[in-house]
Amino acid sequence: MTNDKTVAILGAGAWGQALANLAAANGHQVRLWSRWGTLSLEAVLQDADIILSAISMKGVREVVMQVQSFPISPDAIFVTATKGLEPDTTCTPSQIWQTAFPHHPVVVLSGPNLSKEIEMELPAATAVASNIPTAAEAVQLVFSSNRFRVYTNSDPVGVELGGTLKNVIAIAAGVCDGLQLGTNAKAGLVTRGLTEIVRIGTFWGAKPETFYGLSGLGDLLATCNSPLSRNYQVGYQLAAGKTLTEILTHLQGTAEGVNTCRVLIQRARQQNIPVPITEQVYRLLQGEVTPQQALDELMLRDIKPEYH
Ligand SMILES: NC(=O)C1=CN([C@@H]2O[C@H](COP(=O)(O)OP(=O)(O)OC[C@H]3O[C@@H](n4cnc5c(N)ncnc54)[C@H](O)[C@@H]3O)[C@@H](O)[C@H]2O)C=CC1
Ligand SMILES: O=C(CO)COP(=O)(O)O
Repeated sequence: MTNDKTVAILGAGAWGQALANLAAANGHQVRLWSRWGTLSLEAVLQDADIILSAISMKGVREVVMQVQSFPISPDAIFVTATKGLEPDTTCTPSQIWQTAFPHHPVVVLSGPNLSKEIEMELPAATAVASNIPTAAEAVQLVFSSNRFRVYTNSDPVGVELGGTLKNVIAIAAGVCDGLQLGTNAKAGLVTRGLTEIVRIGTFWGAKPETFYGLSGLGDLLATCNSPLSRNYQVGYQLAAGKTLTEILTHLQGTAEGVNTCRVLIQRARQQNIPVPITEQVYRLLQGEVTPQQALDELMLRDIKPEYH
Protein backbone atom coordinates (compact mmCIF):
# COMPACT_ATOMS: atom_id res chain seq x y z
CA MET A 1 0.00 0.00 0.00
CA THR A 2 1.47 3.36 -1.02
CA ASN A 3 0.44 6.93 -0.22
CA ASP A 4 1.83 8.20 -3.49
CA LYS A 5 -0.77 10.12 -5.46
CA THR A 6 -1.18 10.94 -9.09
CA VAL A 7 -1.26 14.73 -9.26
CA ALA A 8 -2.41 16.59 -12.39
CA ILE A 9 -1.24 20.20 -12.41
CA LEU A 10 -3.02 22.45 -14.89
CA GLY A 11 -1.05 25.55 -15.87
CA ALA A 12 2.72 25.44 -16.26
CA GLY A 13 3.35 29.06 -15.35
CA ALA A 14 5.55 30.15 -12.43
CA TRP A 15 3.17 28.85 -9.74
CA GLY A 16 2.12 25.63 -11.49
CA GLN A 17 5.76 24.65 -11.99
CA ALA A 18 6.72 25.43 -8.39
CA LEU A 19 3.80 23.35 -7.06
CA ALA A 20 4.62 20.51 -9.46
CA ASN A 21 8.20 20.47 -8.14
CA LEU A 22 6.98 20.38 -4.52
CA ALA A 23 4.69 17.39 -5.16
CA ALA A 24 7.33 15.57 -7.25
CA ALA A 25 9.96 16.09 -4.53
CA ASN A 26 7.57 14.24 -2.16
CA GLY A 27 7.57 11.23 -4.51
CA HIS A 28 4.17 11.75 -6.13
CA GLN A 29 3.53 11.06 -9.78
CA VAL A 30 3.11 14.53 -11.25
CA ARG A 31 1.71 15.37 -14.67
CA LEU A 32 2.04 19.02 -15.65
CA TRP A 33 -0.32 20.32 -18.33
CA SER A 34 0.14 23.45 -20.38
CA ARG A 35 -1.97 24.48 -23.36
CA TRP A 36 1.31 24.79 -25.29
CA GLY A 37 2.76 21.44 -24.16
CA THR A 38 2.84 17.98 -25.75
CA LEU A 39 0.77 16.11 -23.10
CA SER A 40 -2.96 16.09 -23.83
CA LEU A 41 -5.35 17.31 -21.13
CA GLU A 42 -7.22 14.00 -21.34
CA ALA A 43 -4.04 11.99 -20.61
CA VAL A 44 -3.04 14.30 -17.76
CA LEU A 45 -6.46 13.94 -16.10
CA GLN A 46 -6.78 10.17 -16.48
CA ASP A 47 -7.08 8.52 -13.03
CA ALA A 48 -5.58 11.59 -11.29
CA ASP A 49 -6.22 11.65 -7.51
CA ILE A 50 -5.59 15.39 -7.29
CA ILE A 51 -6.37 17.91 -10.05
CA LEU A 52 -4.73 21.24 -9.20
CA SER A 53 -5.33 24.39 -11.21
CA ALA A 54 -2.69 27.14 -11.30
CA ILE A 55 -4.26 28.76 -14.35
CA SER A 56 -4.41 32.56 -14.29
CA MET A 57 -7.94 33.93 -13.73
CA LYS A 58 -8.57 34.82 -17.35
CA GLY A 59 -8.27 31.16 -18.41
CA VAL A 60 -10.04 29.41 -15.53
CA ARG A 61 -13.54 29.04 -16.99
CA GLU A 62 -12.22 27.89 -20.36
CA VAL A 63 -10.06 25.22 -18.72
CA VAL A 64 -12.92 24.13 -16.41
CA MET A 65 -15.10 23.59 -19.50
CA GLN A 66 -12.36 21.54 -21.17
CA VAL A 67 -11.89 19.40 -18.06
CA GLN A 68 -15.67 18.75 -17.97
CA SER A 69 -15.45 17.09 -21.37
CA PHE A 70 -13.03 14.35 -20.22
CA PRO A 71 -13.44 11.40 -17.83
CA ILE A 72 -11.99 11.93 -14.35
CA SER A 73 -11.71 9.65 -11.33
CA PRO A 74 -14.92 9.72 -9.21
CA ASP A 75 -12.71 10.30 -6.13
CA ALA A 76 -10.65 13.12 -7.63
CA ILE A 77 -10.05 16.15 -5.41
CA PHE A 78 -9.84 19.55 -7.11
CA VAL A 79 -7.39 22.14 -5.81
CA THR A 80 -7.39 25.76 -6.92
CA ALA A 81 -4.31 27.97 -6.49
CA THR A 82 -5.52 30.90 -8.62
CA LYS A 83 -5.84 34.32 -6.92
CA GLY A 84 -8.44 36.28 -8.86
CA LEU A 85 -12.11 37.12 -9.48
CA GLU A 86 -14.02 36.49 -12.71
CA PRO A 87 -15.03 39.84 -14.28
CA ASP A 88 -18.53 39.03 -15.57
CA THR A 89 -19.79 36.95 -12.66
CA THR A 90 -17.45 38.16 -9.84
CA CYS A 91 -17.10 34.44 -8.96
CA THR A 92 -13.98 33.14 -7.25
CA PRO A 93 -12.10 30.29 -8.97
CA SER A 94 -13.25 27.74 -6.36
CA GLN A 95 -16.88 28.70 -6.99
CA ILE A 96 -16.38 28.04 -10.71
CA TRP A 97 -14.74 24.63 -10.07
CA GLN A 98 -17.34 23.64 -7.45
CA THR A 99 -20.29 24.55 -9.69
CA ALA A 100 -18.81 22.54 -12.55
CA PHE A 101 -17.98 19.54 -10.33
CA PRO A 102 -20.63 19.53 -7.56
CA HIS A 103 -19.86 15.94 -6.49
CA HIS A 104 -16.12 16.46 -5.96
CA PRO A 105 -14.36 18.18 -3.06
CA VAL A 106 -12.70 21.50 -3.89
CA VAL A 107 -9.71 22.71 -1.87
CA VAL A 108 -8.27 26.25 -1.96
CA LEU A 109 -4.47 26.51 -1.62
CA SER A 110 -3.24 30.00 -0.70
CA GLY A 111 -0.56 31.65 1.41
CA PRO A 112 2.56 33.82 1.33
CA ASN A 113 4.11 31.89 -1.54
CA LEU A 114 6.28 33.92 -3.89
CA SER A 115 7.06 31.20 -6.43
CA LYS A 116 10.65 32.36 -7.08
CA GLU A 117 11.54 31.80 -3.40
CA ILE A 118 9.87 28.40 -3.40
CA GLU A 119 11.82 27.41 -6.53
CA MET A 120 14.98 28.41 -4.63
CA GLU A 121 13.90 25.89 -1.96
CA LEU A 122 13.56 28.58 0.70
CA PRO A 123 11.12 27.63 3.52
CA ALA A 124 7.48 28.72 3.23
CA ALA A 125 4.06 28.01 4.73
CA THR A 126 0.61 27.88 3.17
CA ALA A 127 -3.03 27.03 3.93
CA VAL A 128 -5.26 24.44 2.26
CA ALA A 129 -8.94 25.08 2.94
CA SER A 130 -12.07 23.08 2.25
CA ASN A 131 -15.52 22.41 3.61
CA ILE A 132 -14.52 18.74 3.53
CA PRO A 133 -11.75 18.25 6.12
CA THR A 134 -10.50 14.93 4.69
CA ALA A 135 -9.94 16.56 1.30
CA ALA A 136 -7.86 19.38 2.84
CA GLU A 137 -5.87 16.77 4.82
CA ALA A 138 -5.17 14.74 1.67
CA VAL A 139 -3.82 17.84 -0.09
CA GLN A 140 -1.82 18.79 3.02
CA LEU A 141 -0.05 15.39 2.86
CA VAL A 142 0.76 15.71 -0.82
CA PHE A 143 2.56 19.05 -0.49
CA SER A 144 3.99 19.09 3.07
CA SER A 145 7.75 18.84 3.45
CA ASN A 146 10.60 20.24 5.51
CA ARG A 147 10.59 23.32 3.28
CA PHE A 148 6.84 23.73 2.70
CA ARG A 149 4.66 23.72 5.82
CA VAL A 150 0.99 23.22 4.96
CA TYR A 151 -1.82 24.04 7.40
CA THR A 152 -5.42 22.91 6.94
CA ASN A 153 -8.20 25.46 7.26
CA SER A 154 -12.01 25.18 7.23
CA ASP A 155 -12.82 28.58 5.67
CA PRO A 156 -12.23 28.22 1.90
CA VAL A 157 -14.01 31.50 1.08
CA GLY A 158 -11.81 33.42 3.53
CA VAL A 159 -8.59 31.75 2.38
CA GLU A 160 -9.40 32.42 -1.26
CA LEU A 161 -10.47 36.04 -0.71
CA GLY A 162 -7.40 36.80 1.44
CA GLY A 163 -5.07 35.71 -1.37
CA THR A 164 -7.10 37.57 -3.97
CA LEU A 165 -7.85 40.90 -2.28
CA LYS A 166 -4.30 41.46 -1.00
CA ASN A 167 -3.12 41.89 -4.60
CA VAL A 168 -4.88 45.27 -4.80
CA ILE A 169 -3.22 46.45 -1.59
CA ALA A 170 0.13 45.16 -2.93
CA ILE A 171 -0.25 47.54 -5.90
CA ALA A 172 -0.81 50.40 -3.43
CA ALA A 173 2.23 49.27 -1.40
CA GLY A 174 4.36 49.35 -4.55
CA VAL A 175 3.22 52.93 -5.17
CA CYS A 176 4.04 53.81 -1.55
CA ASP A 177 7.59 52.47 -1.87
CA GLY A 178 8.01 53.94 -5.35
CA LEU A 179 7.15 57.39 -4.01
CA GLN A 180 9.52 56.79 -1.04
CA LEU A 181 6.82 57.64 1.49
CA GLY A 182 8.59 55.90 4.36
CA THR A 183 7.97 53.08 6.83
CA ASN A 184 5.18 54.81 8.77
CA ALA A 185 3.18 55.37 5.60
CA LYS A 186 3.66 51.77 4.49
CA ALA A 187 2.61 50.36 7.88
CA GLY A 188 -0.47 52.61 7.91
CA LEU A 189 -1.39 51.65 4.36
CA VAL A 190 -1.02 47.90 4.86
CA THR A 191 -2.94 47.98 8.16
CA ARG A 192 -5.82 50.00 6.72
CA GLY A 193 -5.63 47.73 3.66
CA LEU A 194 -6.22 44.75 5.92
CA THR A 195 -9.23 46.54 7.46
CA GLU A 196 -10.61 46.93 3.94
CA ILE A 197 -9.99 43.24 3.14
CA VAL A 198 -11.73 42.14 6.36
CA ARG A 199 -14.67 44.47 5.62
CA ILE A 200 -15.22 43.12 2.12
CA GLY A 201 -14.36 39.52 2.93
CA THR A 202 -16.73 39.20 5.89
CA PHE A 203 -19.51 40.83 3.86
CA TRP A 204 -18.95 38.06 1.29
CA GLY A 205 -19.17 35.29 3.87
CA ALA A 206 -15.60 34.77 5.14
CA LYS A 207 -14.69 34.40 8.82
CA PRO A 208 -12.87 37.55 10.05
CA GLU A 209 -10.12 35.56 11.84
CA THR A 210 -9.07 33.92 8.56
CA PHE A 211 -7.73 37.29 7.37
CA TYR A 212 -5.25 37.36 10.28
CA GLY A 213 -3.79 34.01 9.16
CA LEU A 214 -1.37 32.89 6.46
CA SER A 215 -3.65 33.55 3.50
CA GLY A 216 -4.61 37.02 4.76
CA LEU A 217 -2.07 38.98 6.77
CA GLY A 218 0.65 36.47 5.81
CA ASP A 219 0.24 36.94 2.09
CA LEU A 220 -0.35 40.67 2.51
CA LEU A 221 3.05 41.03 4.21
CA ALA A 222 4.81 38.94 1.57
CA THR A 223 3.41 40.73 -1.45
CA CYS A 224 3.49 44.26 -0.02
CA ASN A 225 7.18 43.91 0.87
CA SER A 226 8.74 42.05 -2.02
CA PRO A 227 9.90 43.29 -5.41
CA LEU A 228 9.32 39.66 -6.53
CA SER A 229 5.58 40.36 -6.40
CA ARG A 230 4.24 41.33 -9.81
CA ASN A 231 1.41 43.31 -8.19
CA TYR A 232 3.88 45.28 -6.10
CA GLN A 233 5.88 45.87 -9.30
CA VAL A 234 2.85 47.35 -11.05
CA GLY A 235 2.46 49.92 -8.27
CA TYR A 236 6.19 50.63 -8.01
CA GLN A 237 6.47 51.31 -11.72
CA LEU A 238 3.30 53.43 -11.82
CA ALA A 239 4.95 55.60 -9.16
CA ALA A 240 7.97 55.90 -11.47
CA GLY A 241 5.68 57.43 -14.11
CA LYS A 242 5.25 54.45 -16.44
CA THR A 243 1.84 53.76 -17.98
CA LEU A 244 -0.08 50.60 -17.08
CA THR A 245 0.15 49.39 -20.68
CA GLU A 246 3.95 49.80 -20.68
CA ILE A 247 4.24 47.97 -17.36
CA LEU A 248 2.01 45.05 -18.32
CA THR A 249 3.77 44.65 -21.67
CA HIS A 250 7.09 43.98 -19.96
CA LEU A 251 5.86 42.24 -16.79
CA GLN A 252 6.79 38.55 -16.48
CA GLY A 253 3.70 36.53 -15.59
CA THR A 254 0.34 37.69 -14.29
CA ALA A 255 -0.53 40.61 -11.97
CA GLU A 256 -4.06 39.55 -10.98
CA GLY A 257 -4.60 42.67 -8.83
CA VAL A 258 -5.24 44.83 -11.91
CA ASN A 259 -8.30 42.83 -12.89
CA THR A 260 -9.31 42.07 -9.29
CA CYS A 261 -9.39 45.79 -8.49
CA ARG A 262 -11.91 46.45 -11.27
CA VAL A 263 -14.17 43.57 -10.23
CA LEU A 264 -13.91 44.58 -6.59
CA ILE A 265 -14.89 48.17 -7.26
CA GLN A 266 -17.89 47.03 -9.26
CA ARG A 267 -19.10 44.82 -6.38
CA ALA A 268 -18.19 47.23 -3.57
CA ARG A 269 -20.06 50.10 -5.27
CA GLN A 270 -23.14 47.90 -5.85
CA GLN A 271 -23.12 46.80 -2.21
CA ASN A 272 -22.11 50.16 -0.70
CA ILE A 273 -18.98 48.83 1.01
CA PRO A 274 -16.40 51.57 1.70
CA VAL A 275 -13.04 50.61 0.11
CA PRO A 276 -11.06 53.89 -0.07
CA ILE A 277 -7.64 52.36 -0.86
CA THR A 278 -9.06 50.06 -3.53
CA GLU A 279 -10.96 53.08 -4.95
CA GLN A 280 -7.71 55.06 -5.35
CA VAL A 281 -5.88 52.06 -6.85
CA TYR A 282 -8.76 51.76 -9.31
CA ARG A 283 -8.61 55.43 -10.28
CA LEU A 284 -4.83 55.20 -10.66
CA LEU A 285 -5.10 52.13 -12.91
CA GLN A 286 -7.75 53.93 -14.99
CA GLY A 287 -5.39 56.90 -15.39
CA GLU A 288 -7.87 59.19 -13.58
CA VAL A 289 -5.38 60.30 -10.89
CA THR A 290 -1.62 60.48 -10.47
CA PRO A 291 0.03 58.56 -7.61
CA GLN A 292 0.45 61.85 -5.70
CA GLN A 293 -3.23 62.77 -6.18
CA ALA A 294 -4.28 59.30 -4.98
CA LEU A 295 -2.17 59.79 -1.85
CA ASP A 296 -3.66 63.24 -1.19
CA GLU A 297 -7.19 61.90 -1.61
CA LEU A 298 -6.52 59.18 0.97
CA MET A 299 -4.85 61.49 3.49
CA LEU A 300 -7.54 64.18 3.24
CA ARG A 301 -10.61 61.97 3.67
CA ASP A 302 -13.00 62.90 6.49
CA ILE A 303 -11.45 62.12 9.87
CA LYS A 304 -13.13 59.26 11.71
CA PRO A 305 -12.73 56.69 14.52
CA GLU A 306 -10.36 53.79 13.75
CA TYR A 307 -13.15 51.24 14.39
CA HIS A 308 -16.83 51.81 13.82
N1 LIG B 1 3.73 33.20 -9.13
C1 LIG B 1 3.44 33.23 -7.86
O1 LIG B 1 4.31 33.55 -7.02
C2 LIG B 1 2.08 32.86 -7.36
C3 LIG B 1 0.97 32.93 -8.20
N2 LIG B 1 -0.27 32.64 -7.73
C4 LIG B 1 -1.45 32.71 -8.58
O2 LIG B 1 -1.41 31.63 -9.50
C5 LIG B 1 -2.00 32.02 -10.75
C6 LIG B 1 -1.00 31.78 -11.85
O3 LIG B 1 0.12 32.61 -11.59
P1 LIG B 1 1.52 32.42 -12.34
O4 LIG B 1 1.83 30.97 -12.51
O5 LIG B 1 2.48 33.25 -11.65
O6 LIG B 1 1.13 33.06 -13.75
P2 LIG B 1 1.74 32.75 -15.16
O7 LIG B 1 1.31 33.85 -16.03
O8 LIG B 1 3.20 32.43 -15.04
O9 LIG B 1 1.00 31.39 -15.59
C7 LIG B 1 -0.38 31.32 -15.88
C8 LIG B 1 -0.66 30.01 -16.56
O10 LIG B 1 -2.04 29.97 -16.93
C9 LIG B 1 -2.13 29.48 -18.26
N3 LIG B 1 -3.35 29.94 -18.91
C10 LIG B 1 -3.86 31.20 -18.92
N4 LIG B 1 -4.99 31.23 -19.67
C11 LIG B 1 -5.19 29.96 -20.13
C12 LIG B 1 -6.17 29.34 -20.95
N5 LIG B 1 -7.19 30.04 -21.47
N6 LIG B 1 -6.05 28.02 -21.22
C13 LIG B 1 -5.02 27.31 -20.71
N7 LIG B 1 -4.06 27.83 -19.93
C14 LIG B 1 -4.15 29.14 -19.64
C15 LIG B 1 -0.89 30.03 -18.95
O11 LIG B 1 -0.59 29.35 -20.13
C16 LIG B 1 0.15 29.80 -17.86
O12 LIG B 1 0.64 28.48 -17.89
C17 LIG B 1 -2.40 33.49 -10.58
O13 LIG B 1 -3.77 33.56 -10.26
C18 LIG B 1 -1.54 33.97 -9.42
O14 LIG B 1 -2.14 35.02 -8.70
C19 LIG B 1 -0.45 32.23 -6.45
C20 LIG B 1 0.61 32.12 -5.59
C21 LIG B 1 1.96 32.41 -5.99
O1 LIG C 1 0.49 35.63 -4.53
C1 LIG C 1 1.69 35.73 -4.54
C2 LIG C 1 2.53 35.39 -3.38
O2 LIG C 1 1.81 34.74 -2.39
C3 LIG C 1 2.38 36.20 -5.75
O3 LIG C 1 2.24 37.56 -5.81
P1 LIG C 1 2.24 38.27 -7.24
O4 LIG C 1 1.15 37.62 -8.03
O5 LIG C 1 2.03 39.71 -6.94
O6 LIG C 1 3.60 38.01 -7.85
